[in-house]
Amino acid sequence: MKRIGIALLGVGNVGGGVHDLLASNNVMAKRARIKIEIVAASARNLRRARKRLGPGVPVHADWREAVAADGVDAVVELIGGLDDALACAREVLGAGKPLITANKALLATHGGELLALARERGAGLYYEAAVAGCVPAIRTIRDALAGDEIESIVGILNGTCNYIMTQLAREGKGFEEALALASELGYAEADPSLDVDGWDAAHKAVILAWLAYGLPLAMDRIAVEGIRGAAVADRDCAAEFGYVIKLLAHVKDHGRRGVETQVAPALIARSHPLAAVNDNLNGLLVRTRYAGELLLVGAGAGALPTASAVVADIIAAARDGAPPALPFGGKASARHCARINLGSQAYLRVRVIDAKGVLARISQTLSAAGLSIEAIHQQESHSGAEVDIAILLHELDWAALRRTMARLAKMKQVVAPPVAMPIIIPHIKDE
Ligand SMILES: NC(=O)C1=CN([C@@H]2O[C@H](COP(=O)(O)OP(=O)(O)OC[C@H]3O[C@@H](n4cnc5c(N)ncnc54)[C@H](O)[C@@H]3O)[C@@H](O)[C@H]2O)C=CC1
Ligand SMILES: N[C@@H](CC=O)C(=O)O
Repeated sequence: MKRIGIALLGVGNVGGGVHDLLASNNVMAKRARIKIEIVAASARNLRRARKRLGPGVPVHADWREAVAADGVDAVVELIGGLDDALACAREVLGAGKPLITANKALLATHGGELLALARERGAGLYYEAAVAGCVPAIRTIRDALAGDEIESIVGILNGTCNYIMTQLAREGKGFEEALALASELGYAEADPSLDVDGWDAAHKAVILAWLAYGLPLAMDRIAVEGIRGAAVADRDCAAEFGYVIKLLAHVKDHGRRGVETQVAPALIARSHPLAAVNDNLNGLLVRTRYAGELLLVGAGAGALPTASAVVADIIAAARDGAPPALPFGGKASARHCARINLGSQAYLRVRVIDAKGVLARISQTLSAAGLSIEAIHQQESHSGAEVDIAILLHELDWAALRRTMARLAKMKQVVAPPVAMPIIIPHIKDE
């Protein structure tokens, strides 16, 4: 049986999960005829880590000591963040050793440099757990679809946001309460604003764009919006039209115009399988030229699901000897493009004081801007009360919609800034 000794850096949610998974009867590793041993670890809270790992594993306060310990064949970085994680990745890959990481912030920010270093030193860089937890998103895009062309990827890529939105919709919980629960369950980042402001999903989206199109990892080229503004009113109005709202990452090839990558709350038809991806699950809908559509779903956050992907990477590192690479070096023409039209249709909600003629005025303003209405829903109310008017718009120009929203906001009956969201997966209409 082959043996691989690892240094486990970080004994938090995922690091602790990796230990627990290895300590359990790890059938797959046995089947692969690989014995995985944690020979050293590093943690901030030494007492807690020693208790978790037991007396057999030396735990160091300084990650460098764990990396340099005898018998370390590969390093598993689960400390998160950028500073120490980057220094550690440089040191490990620079020494030609395999690095296994779940750190999407690190890859999205410094992945290009690290991959180049890994190639130069012949070291393996493994990062399956960095996108969508246990879902094999990386292997699918990089390996399984290497012979195809990816047209677009639509993904629910953040377990914390998906959990919060599910709690809000299904259990009627408040935002802060749901976020606290997500942290307790080990889903949220150490800094949960990365989750709720959309940055974690954005890190994952740029990694997918990197794999699918060979694009440079450039966080500043993508539009990012989180779920703090997700209002109960939108959930209810969207439901009236048969839609659900999810935080979606969207990577779309626009041919010569480039690749559009963005993260924003958006509507998807309730009849679509992605609409049923709730709680801490993640889901990716990958559209390809030859294979058609693939749907990948599984736990996107949580200690053991993520540990499952990390351990698979450790097994790959023990087996490979050769580093996994990107499917190709990148198209010479591959480039990011500016926001085009996230979703061809849009949802618009305008909160107004109910009065005769308001609806007609809103319709006229939209139509004067060339925005055509597919459906309108207005809550029951009485004159003088505040009420939401929700509108589905046909294929549109987003710049025109934004200008129109500014115009609507100035109407005296409009009591709050109008809200718009793209419709990423519309209903399939009968011909
Ligand atoms: N929690 C999840 O469901 C998932 C997390 N990830 C990623 O996995 C990584 C770890 O995440 P979690 O385990 O949730 O975080 P965590 O905060 O629970 O654990 C990180 C641990 O590393 C320790 N640490 C921080 N800096 C250190 C240093 N310099 N030396 C030694 N120990 C240090 C912290 O004290 C903490 O115990 C992050 O990059 C995260 O983005 C990826 C997929 C899912
Ligand atoms: N905080 C992340 C953890 C997994 O990547 C999430 O909620 O998705």
